[in-house]
Amino acid sequence: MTTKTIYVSSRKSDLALYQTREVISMLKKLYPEIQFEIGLQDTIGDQVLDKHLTQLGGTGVFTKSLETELLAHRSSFAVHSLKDMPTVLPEGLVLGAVCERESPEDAVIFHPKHRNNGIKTLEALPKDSIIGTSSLRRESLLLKLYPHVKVKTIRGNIQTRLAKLDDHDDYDAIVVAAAGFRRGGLGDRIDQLLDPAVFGYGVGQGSIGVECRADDIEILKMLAKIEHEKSAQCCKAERSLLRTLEGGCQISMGVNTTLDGDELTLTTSLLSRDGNECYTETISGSRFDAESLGEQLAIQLLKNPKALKHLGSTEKKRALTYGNVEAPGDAAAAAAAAENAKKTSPKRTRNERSPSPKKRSRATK
Ligand SMILES: NCc1[nH]cc(CCC(=O)O)c1CC(=O)O
Repeated sequence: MTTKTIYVSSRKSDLALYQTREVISMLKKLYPEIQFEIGLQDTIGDQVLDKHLTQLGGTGVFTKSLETELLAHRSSFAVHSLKDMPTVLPEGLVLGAVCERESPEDAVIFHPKHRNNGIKTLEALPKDSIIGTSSLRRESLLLKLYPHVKVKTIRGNIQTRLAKLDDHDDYDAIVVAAAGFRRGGLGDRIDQLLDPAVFGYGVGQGSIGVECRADDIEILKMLAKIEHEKSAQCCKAERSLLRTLEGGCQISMGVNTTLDGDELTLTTSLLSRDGNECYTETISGSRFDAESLGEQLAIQLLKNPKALKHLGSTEKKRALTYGNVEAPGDAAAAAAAAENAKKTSPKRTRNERSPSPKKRSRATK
């Protein structure tokens, strides 16, 4: 009897491999007769480390080369950090499963000199301390909540970032995803967890996403069995919010999704890069309507000139579809214009709801 082998695509980092092995071990329990073979891929996000993530083109920098394998039928599924997956996937590919979410919040790791000095919180760091991060969201939130610190770009996988912190005097602390550190076997280095009610996390952060071909019924059936329903619903709401905004890693947005029984509450904050301005909006409803909740929240934001101010040019163009005006800084004038537009009931030249037909693919860093 020949054993069936399923080929799986993964990035090479310790975290990526850990996540890929997690997915495989869940499947092995259900399908002990199947062999799984991992094929490792480098991505642009792994190769180019001297640029800020926003300069890498932004879309699918950690996923594209794995998707090429899927589309060429060289592998059957690819395992990603859900946070790295664009909200619109390439034609022919789908999100086959979202696995159980572990600690979606961000974590702080202090330089050993501070840790040895008993520093346990960002508040306690001396003025002008330098915090390493490569996400716009973390940058804005740090500057808003901890105005005494400075932010400096740091890139690389978690081991690289930790080495950059420990071995030099360039950073006083780094802010990272708690899940990434824990899964990468570095959980004991976490010094502080940031409360997601204040420090919103990235869309999909802490969940593993498994991508496969849309027509691969056999794989889709297998993956459905390892999906974690509640985690998937929370992430669905967040991804639908980001998709409707057409936002990517170029906007500074944090989310916090909670469940109380079947009631899902999604909160999002949009910030200016310097953290001086922050706009927060919340929506609640049934977790079974997750997709629509995310979309409704996005529409609320797109209709609101105060929120719109913090969105990028693509999102602003999108806002026009919702009767909002382009608001280059002057919220009051924009609000007045929007009010006026409502009264005069503008003729719509574009379809109100459906996204523009151009191919969209936005990364969700
Ligand atoms: N873009 C990098 C990235 N993608 C996923 C994770 C961590 C794991 C996760 O968020 O699920 C990280 C590192 C980080 O944000 O610190």
